Amino acid sequence: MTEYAKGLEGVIANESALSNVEGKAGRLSYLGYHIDDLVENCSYEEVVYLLHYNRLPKQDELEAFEKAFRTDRELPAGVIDFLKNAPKDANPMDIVRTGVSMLGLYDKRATIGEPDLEKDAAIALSICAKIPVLVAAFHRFRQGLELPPIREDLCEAAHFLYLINGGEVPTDRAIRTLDVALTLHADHGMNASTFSARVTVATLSDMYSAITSAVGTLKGPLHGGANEGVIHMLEEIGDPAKVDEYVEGKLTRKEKIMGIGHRVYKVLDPRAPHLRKLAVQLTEELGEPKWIQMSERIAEIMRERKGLNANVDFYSATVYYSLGIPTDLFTPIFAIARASGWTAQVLEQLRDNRLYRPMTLYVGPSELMPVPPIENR
Ligand SMILES: CC(=O)SCCNC(=O)CCNC(=O)[C@H](O)C(C)(C)COP(=O)(O)OP(=O)(O)OC[C@H]1O[C@@H](n2cnc3c(N)ncnc32)[C@H](O)[C@@H]1OP(=O)(O)O
Ligand SMILES: O=C([O-])CC(=O)C(=O)O
Repeated sequence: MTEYAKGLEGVIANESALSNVEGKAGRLSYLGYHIDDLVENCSYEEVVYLLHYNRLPKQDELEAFEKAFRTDRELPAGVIDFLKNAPKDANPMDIVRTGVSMLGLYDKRATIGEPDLEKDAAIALSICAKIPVLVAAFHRFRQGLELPPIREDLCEAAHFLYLINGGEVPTDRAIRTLDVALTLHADHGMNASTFSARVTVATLSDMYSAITSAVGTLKGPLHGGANEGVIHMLEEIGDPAKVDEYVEGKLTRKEKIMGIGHRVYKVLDPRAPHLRKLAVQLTEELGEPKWIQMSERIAEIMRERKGLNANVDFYSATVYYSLGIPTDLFTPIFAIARASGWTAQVLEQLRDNRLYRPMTLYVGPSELMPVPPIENR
């Protein structure tokens, strides 16, 4: 039988200068800057600039970029109406998916056909600026509450927390925590959702269509949806003493443990230690160390029994939980961050485009058959 790469494992589909995912070394860098260094020295906004413009901004460039980012937050009235009238029990990722698609309806710059990269860069920033507001507005409206006034004096992390918390400006600690999480989730090579975005835009469709594809792809529990699965798992276990039995049961039934394993990293995901450190500090402060105790034991068993390590979703879940963020907003927060990478990858795709069209290994009937009349089937 002809060999093929199931799940496209190991297949190189394109070239990218944006993020370097070094699976064996357990190292991640954006445009040649190690994530440890970026987390230490840059804001999320600097990272978005880096991804969109392929270099770090100078001070005046950063200021102009932040201003443009912050003045692009308002949603069109039609999108606000949709968010107010959407089912209150809708999955927030479905709201993001439909909301991004609707934003495209109201943006006359978004056209199909030959790309205009300057226009596309402006659309990219607009998408990054509006997704957090989409998420927060839906969260407020579903509780029958108003969205606080949009502000331009808060960074992305602060503004999102301010919106979901009804206008309360978050602590510096909370802002810094979310800012780090956004940086760590910004881009990650040819992951499934980024691939979706590039496949869509490679047909010369528009940026909104590409990001809508990406949101739908991120939602699944084998990808971005795993962070919500981690908290559901920890809630189900409930007690550090019950971890061993729970994990053994899962392994016996050949079920997956959420937040563990990665297609590319064969060692610890380099983002996990950052998020673990934040999770440890935050749960200690909350006086709820059991979350991290359960997580540590799960990670230990999975390393020993399966040789698998924690991925980015494993500790981010506890970080968001400790910030008081509702569980069903965890994957939307991933989308907020990854929108910067998706849009950067779309811009990169458009700079040197070629349609994606792989082959399939046909395994259906080898002989042609006549179509029988319907009464004889
Ligand atoms: C942001 C991100 O997208 S990071 C990933 C988020 N997803 C998750 O955390 C979900 C849980 N993890 C997984 O499902 C997988 O590890 C993936 C999807 C991330 C990677 O999957 P793949 O590279 O396709 O590996 P695949 O699913 O084929 O697993 C290979 C083997 O490891 C096992 N395995 C992989 N992950 C896990 C896990 N989390 N729990 C239990 N077993 C696992 C599989 O059962 C399989 O075992 P087998 O060879 O004995 O049948
Ligand atoms: O790279 C992947 O396969 C999954 C992903 O998006 C990430 O780990 O951030």
